[in-house]
Amino acid sequence: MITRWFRSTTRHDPKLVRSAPSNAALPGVHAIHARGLAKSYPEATAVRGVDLTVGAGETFGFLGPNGAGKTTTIAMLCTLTAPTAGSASIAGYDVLRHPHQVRRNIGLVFQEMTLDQDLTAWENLRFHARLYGLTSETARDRAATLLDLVDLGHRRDAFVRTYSGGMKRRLEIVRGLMHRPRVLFLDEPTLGLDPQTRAQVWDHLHELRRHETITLFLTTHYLDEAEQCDRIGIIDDGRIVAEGSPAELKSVIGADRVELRTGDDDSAAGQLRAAFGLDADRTPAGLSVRVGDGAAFVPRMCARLDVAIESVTVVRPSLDDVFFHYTGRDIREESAPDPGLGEPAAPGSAPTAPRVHGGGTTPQEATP
Ligand SMILES: Nc1ncnc2c1ncn2[C@@H]1O[C@H](COP(=O)(O)OP(=O)(O)OP(=O)(O)O)[C@@H](O)[C@H]1O
Repeated sequence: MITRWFRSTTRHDPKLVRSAPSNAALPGVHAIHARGLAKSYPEATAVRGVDLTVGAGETFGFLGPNGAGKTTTIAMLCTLTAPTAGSASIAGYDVLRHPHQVRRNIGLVFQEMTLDQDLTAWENLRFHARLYGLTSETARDRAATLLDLVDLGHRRDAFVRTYSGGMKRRLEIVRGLMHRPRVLFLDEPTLGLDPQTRAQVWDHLHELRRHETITLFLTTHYLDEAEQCDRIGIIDDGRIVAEGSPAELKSVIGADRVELRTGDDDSAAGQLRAAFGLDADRTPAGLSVRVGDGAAFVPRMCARLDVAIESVTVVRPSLDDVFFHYTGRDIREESAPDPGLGEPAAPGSAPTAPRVHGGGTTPQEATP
């Protein structure tokens, strides 16, 4: 949680009250650049040397379980806490040597709600605009454009306390963009929202990206959210263990999983070994085998197996498989349930599609 830091660090900083930056990309300058970034506390090491380069206009996701070091990394990049080792720059400005320029170039959406609920949306935005030295006219125009983009234009003069959780999130994103930052940091932007509202927030983020030249850096432990990013860094125990586009990361797993339930799983497992050289894993639902192309394998398998096949499912590699591959753990088991944000998930609804791990971290060689 970085809310308190922000309040004490930026709200009364007179150097922030300057003209807002143009958010045109600086040629040859990375939006975010970090080398060996680390943060240690006397009682714990939160971040253990992060190397990171994010290009202008990219959406970069930091995926990791609770306590992995995501918030601490954002806090260092946003000048809210000083690194104990390494360096980082935003839009070419070093976070330690040029903190004021860094703050003028970033927007920040916190995990916690930081809107004033007893003000209207417009009053919240006007307050933020004043902090960043926007003229009244610029603030009014900017607020109108952004509120329309996230479908809140009609609620501009309503008190924030009357907003739903999803509307508050959208308003916080608008507020983070008011001063035209080059980089918008979002710490778990949809935490606690139900799946439908999360999808809406993402639709609006994509819409905003179409209109704004902006780099998005977000932390998440939702796999479907990470899928929406151009690139992902998987962080575990303070280290980036893998980095790439979702497709690149999943290609490391390299194999589909075919899950089947039969009338006689022992016999089916023996036949899979004899006919295809495949060792099937036992799962609560039946059997699971790794094959290169699951869709092509299924008809061949059905033709060869001499048992009643009750169900077959082909599961493509997921980012959860990738996380498991690199850490040996399941991100879902690592991440604690989220606190609600006003729109709790419907009873029984899962945040993302369910998955079952195979027997190990290394895909089996298949010779179908
Ligand atoms: N001020 C602090 N003092 C001591 N330890 C801290 C402090 N801030 C964070 N930590 C520890 O550093 C580790 C990383 O915390 P951090 O909040 O960055 O993780 P996170 O990935 O953002 O987790 P979450 O998703 O729960 O917010 C945790 O073990 C946390 O307890």
